[in-house]
Amino acid sequence: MCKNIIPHNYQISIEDRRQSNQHNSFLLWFTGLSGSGKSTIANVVEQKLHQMGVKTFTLDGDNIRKGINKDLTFSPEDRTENIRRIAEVANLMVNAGLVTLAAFVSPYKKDRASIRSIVKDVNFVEIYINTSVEECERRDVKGLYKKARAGEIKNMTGISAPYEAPENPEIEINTEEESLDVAVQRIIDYITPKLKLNNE
Ligand SMILES: Nc1ncnc2c1ncn2[C@@H]1O[C@H](COP(=O)(O)OS(=O)(=O)O)[C@@H](OP(=O)(O)O)[C@H]1O
Ligand SMILES: Nc1ncnc2c1ncn2[C@@H]1O[C@H](COP(=O)(O)OP(=O)(O)O)[C@@H](O)[C@H]1O
Repeated sequence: MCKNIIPHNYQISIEDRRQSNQHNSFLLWFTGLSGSGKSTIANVVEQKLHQMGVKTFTLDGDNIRKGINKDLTFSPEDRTENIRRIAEVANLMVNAGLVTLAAFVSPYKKDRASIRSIVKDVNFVEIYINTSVEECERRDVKGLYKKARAGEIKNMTGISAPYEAPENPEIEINTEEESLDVAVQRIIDYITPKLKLNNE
């Protein structure tokens, strides 16, 4: 399909963009069950980075599943396609020099491995928000677990669809043991050295 597509060589490189921003660019990928705390934590991390003068952008369900991916369902195939498209968009953002945050359930190991290869290992920080399904169900932020138990949602992750936990994430947060502030600080501490340009 891509046979006759020959990429154009642009003169401004990712390194040029990083230099003008005065920081590195990479992807912070938050994965975990619905209600685990992905959006809450990503939001505060982004605010902190913004205050530090870092150029950021967050991809989440609101700007993706209601927009570019509004044709996709929660079937296994569509979840894979959802994550593939998001990874490609995130890669463009990293190439544009942004610290990109993405908060998606992303339940399949193979899909998360593909993101890592699309954006490259060095640019990928997998953050596993490890909150038990019991706690997510207790929170039931959006009432989805109740609907799943009532059979109104067929393939709810953690209830009637699988979640394959990461084995070696760069960062793992357990929100039942760690406060929001502590979790955010741990992420900021991990990424601060990564923000430094290679020539500094
Ligand atoms: N069946 C089912 N399973 C899981 N989640 C569901 C489902 N149906 C709707 N929702 C809501 O959609 C959000 C998950 O979308 P994602 O794009 O992150 O999912 S996935 O990565 O493609 O699996 C998820 O958002 P978060 O709660 O922010 O995680 C849910 O609110
Ligand atoms: N330590 C914590 N970190 C993050 N969220 C927490 C924590 N403790 C409780 N919560 C609550 O859990 C819920 C997580 O919801 P949300 O961030 O929307 O999850 P997700 O984006 O994974 O679906 C919020 O209501 C949040 O206030």
